[in-house]
Amino acid sequence: MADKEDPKKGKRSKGTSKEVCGYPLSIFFIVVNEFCERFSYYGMRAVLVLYFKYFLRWDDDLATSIYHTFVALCYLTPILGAIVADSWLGKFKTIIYLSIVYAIGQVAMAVSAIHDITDTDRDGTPDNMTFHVVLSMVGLLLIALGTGGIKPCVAAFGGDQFGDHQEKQRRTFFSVFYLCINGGSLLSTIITPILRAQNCGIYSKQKCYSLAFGVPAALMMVALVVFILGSGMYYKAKPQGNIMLDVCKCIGFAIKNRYRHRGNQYPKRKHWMDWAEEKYEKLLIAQIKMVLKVLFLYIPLPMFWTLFDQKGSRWTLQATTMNGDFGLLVIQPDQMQTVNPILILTLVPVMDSLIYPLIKKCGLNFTPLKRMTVGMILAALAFVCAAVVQLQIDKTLPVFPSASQVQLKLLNMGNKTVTVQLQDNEPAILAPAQVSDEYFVFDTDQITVLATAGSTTVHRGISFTKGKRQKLLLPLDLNKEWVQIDDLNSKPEEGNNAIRFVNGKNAEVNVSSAVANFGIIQPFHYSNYSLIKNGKVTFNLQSGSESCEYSRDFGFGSSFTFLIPNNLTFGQNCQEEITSAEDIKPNSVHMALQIPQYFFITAGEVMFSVTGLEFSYSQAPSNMKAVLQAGWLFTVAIGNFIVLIVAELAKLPKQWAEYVLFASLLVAVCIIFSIMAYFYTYIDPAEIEAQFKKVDDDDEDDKSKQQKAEIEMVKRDSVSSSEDDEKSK
Ligand SMILES: CC(C)C[C@H](NC(=O)[C@@H](N)Cc1ccccc1)C(=O)O
Repeated sequence: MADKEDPKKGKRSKGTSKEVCGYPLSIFFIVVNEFCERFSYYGMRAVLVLYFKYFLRWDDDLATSIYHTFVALCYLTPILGAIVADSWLGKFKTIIYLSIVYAIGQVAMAVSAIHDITDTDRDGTPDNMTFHVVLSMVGLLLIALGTGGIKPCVAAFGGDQFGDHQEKQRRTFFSVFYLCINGGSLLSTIITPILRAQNCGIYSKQKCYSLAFGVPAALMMVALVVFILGSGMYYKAKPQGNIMLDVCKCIGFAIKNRYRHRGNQYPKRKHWMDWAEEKYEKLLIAQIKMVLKVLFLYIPLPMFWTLFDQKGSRWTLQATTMNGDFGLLVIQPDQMQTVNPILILTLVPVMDSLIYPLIKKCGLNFTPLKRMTVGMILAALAFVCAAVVQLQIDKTLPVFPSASQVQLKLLNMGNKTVTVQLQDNEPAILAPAQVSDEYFVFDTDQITVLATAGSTTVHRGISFTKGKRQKLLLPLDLNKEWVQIDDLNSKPEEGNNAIRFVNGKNAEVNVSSAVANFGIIQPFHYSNYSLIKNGKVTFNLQSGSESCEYSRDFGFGSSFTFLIPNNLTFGQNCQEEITSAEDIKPNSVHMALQIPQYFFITAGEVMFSVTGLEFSYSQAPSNMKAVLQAGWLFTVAIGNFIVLIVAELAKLPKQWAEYVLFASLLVAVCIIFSIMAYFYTYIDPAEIEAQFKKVDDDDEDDKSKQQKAEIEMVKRDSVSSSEDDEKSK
């Protein structure tokens, strides 16, 4: 049976009787639970911004803000979880109850993403968006409470399973624990974007966000079941009382007492916490001093997380404007986040077994605080890389018309060359079935057009819509109707290509393909846009009994108008005869260019986060390790709030400028941190605690000696008095 002594006494030689290779068997359940839970959390998080943008139809800024508010909440709730576990339910029950809350939240997210629920007119879009927004917000709140609440409990619960003689195994457990976090998140960030990209639905097929949230919900249930399965094997320490409350009370008393004794007549004390000596034990005061020293050092840290957590928001949105074709496989924008756990799984062992020992061999003292400083610099560098990539992307993005402008392209549907003069511009010459290469830009919506084809000249004043890109279709006979059509005013979403056909023939043409159907297009008319994924597509054109094929390779995020010319001869294929107008160029900046920024941010994470966790643990007094873990996670929460504040306040028109701003802020904070770190002296909490315990023991010894002496005296007195009595008798 497990050796279940009270942990307050600190004398537990073993966590459980069943051991495998020196490790308690119960650890297996905890590690698998963490793997599944992180799969659930990161899987859901990976598609969250895209769900906000494409399902709930929020703009980039709102999507980013709600994303970071959610992440911040996830790191605020650990304090709540730690209080509940320590003072009331204990870690085991807290993990069980909050995991149930967590799983309900994940199910709510999955249900909120089923578009069919409110799609009464069955057109593929939800009709009651409020239902989806409210349900997903409730889901996110439950998830934040669940994931954050159990976070400080699971790791500490794992640590509790080890006895005092298993120090080495406990350390290995924490490394395996971090690798499990990244193993679970790696798998989920690969899988959920694939699930999201599928089409599903009852009435209409739409992107399958419900499945992308449903699988994480299932994994959370698996995590809960696995955790319960290990129940009989765990060492379950009883709640130790709320140490956070004791700390707050002690600090409060010290402040009050200091204020009461503010006059000159009262001698100064070495530290303001010493003003609590009248009421609290010296050991507790010393422990609080250690914690406060570390918490003070934490002040600049949130800025690191501000940059770190933008991987899931801004960087994912950046990837949507890039080319994800890696030859053998095509990467979805949200799948780029997998680079982080892949690099973690390789960098942690490389750093631990190669880089750090090498630095040590060179005689350099690479202290934890120095590592964290370097981690910050690396994160800033990552954002400089992101800014450079953004500049490249911006160069390739189309310039859409401002609210007061009109952009116009000409398309000649006829079989004669047409000369067109728009306003005072140079005349444009369009061969038969030709489209003008670039858009003409006008600051007016009333445009005079003078068109000549052969002996026919037509002069018209045409009214266009401001703020839009449009096309003017010039017919075979210029005296007939000139068709105006709207082009796309933004890049097609999610890396799709927007395709449409214009029929310049005198007869109806039916255009179809395996991936999209354009239907029958009337003579001198046009089809609607269809969204097509990247890759090769073959279109089938049919007019009466004649047909031909036209194939085309598409990249990401382009828009094309294909013109079926008036004189098209339907042969086996009409490859050479179809005219294409590239209205929006495909994304040309490759997603691989994001790898350097991922490399720097992950190297930064290893130096900053892994070291920081270790530092927080090693510098915390024995009974406040959980307090400092919650404090550490609190810096992540603040970091996410800073993203909201800076992005809101700065409101920079250019994304690259925002990246540079964040990089500069981190460098500034890093300088402050390195100064603070310079003055920090490392401590060994156990040694300090031992000193206080020794003083107490000595005091105890003195007390017991005195008591013994008093007893002796009493004994002697009673002996002498009885002797006297005897004598008197
Ligand atoms: C650093 C976190 C506060 C702690 C840790 N996160 C990680 O280890 C990340 N590298 C995981 C990850 C995976 C995929 C995309 C982004 C981040 C944790 O979650 O406990």
